[in-house]
Amino acid sequence: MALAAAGRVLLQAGSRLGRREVVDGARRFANKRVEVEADEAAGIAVMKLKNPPVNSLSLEFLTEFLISLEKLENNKNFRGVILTSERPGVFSAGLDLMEMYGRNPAHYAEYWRAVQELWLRLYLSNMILVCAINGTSPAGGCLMALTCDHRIMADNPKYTIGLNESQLGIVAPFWFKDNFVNTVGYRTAEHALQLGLLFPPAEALKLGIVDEVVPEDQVHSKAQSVMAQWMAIPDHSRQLTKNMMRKAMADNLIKQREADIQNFVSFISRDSIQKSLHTYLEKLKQKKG
Ligand SMILES: CCCC/C=C/CC(=O)SCCNC(=O)CCNC(=O)[C@H](O)C(C)(C)COP(=O)(O)OP(=O)(O)OC[C@H]1O[C@@H](n2cnc3c(N)ncnc32)[C@H](O)[C@@H]1OP(=O)(O)O
Repeated sequence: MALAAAGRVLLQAGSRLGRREVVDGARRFANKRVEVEADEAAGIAVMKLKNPPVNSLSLEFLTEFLISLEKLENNKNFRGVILTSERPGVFSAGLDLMEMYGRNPAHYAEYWRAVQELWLRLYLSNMILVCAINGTSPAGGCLMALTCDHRIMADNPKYTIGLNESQLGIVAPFWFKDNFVNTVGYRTAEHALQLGLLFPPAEALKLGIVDEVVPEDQVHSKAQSVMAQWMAIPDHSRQLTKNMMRKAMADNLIKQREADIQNFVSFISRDSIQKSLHTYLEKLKQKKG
């Protein structure tokens, strides 16, 4: 219920967004920050994250992304989505630090609800989600990938993936941790989370963070062929199996959703945490100069 209600709010917020065109028989609809190439005949859509410069998950991005996803979910012809970045090099820089720094508690609460919604919608999606990770993917970017059914990463040692929150002086929430533990196992997760490790593709593959590593120019074609394999499985049995595997973990967040928002607001509002974020943002700036 809570999930549906929050989704409706987001849908209303974005009802004015979006433009459509038809290209090569595939429908393309785009808002500012998400581009969707939707091939209704094939039942597959490619969702490209397009929030320059680094695809950070800002509130506006989350709103637009959720609206696009809902459009696909509501059209029963779509069975699979390939998630990728419009900007090769960076899949997503994760949560938008500017949404968590120097704002007021009401903003933090609104932002966190949208982050929860993104995770719940992706994690519980009935569609097949294949992630084509064509760039670096820290923290929230990694979490987005972890919600997918299959992850393919470009073989470029410059790209990394993982949950690096502790390096920022913040803590990955329990549902980030649960999703990670269920993917890589307890010991690996404990080690990687405490140190805030980011892994290059070969190591990410060894640990099971991603399922395949392929040459950079083959990420998209590989995603298409993996999607074809998954689509050969009857939807009803695949969906029931997915739900059986995932429902308990999602329910755990749904049940504690309001408390999780309050925890986030009080944690992120602390002076010490704001200071850590400030230091990290300064480091990002210095790296450039
Ligand atoms: C209870 C609390 C739990 C909260 C959970 C949080 C989970 C998260 O997702 S926290 C976010 C973690 N993300 C990161 O640590 C990534 C930080 N960014 C980078 O490491 C790099 O930007 C990059 C490797 C992704 C890309 O490097 P590149 O050289 O291409 O670009 P930059 O010059 O570093 O950045 C360009 C521009 O973008 C700003 N920026 C980068 N990341 C973020 C971000 N996550 N949120 C907001 N803004 C970001 C960066 O500061 C630059 O801005 P300016 O051009 O204005 O200097």
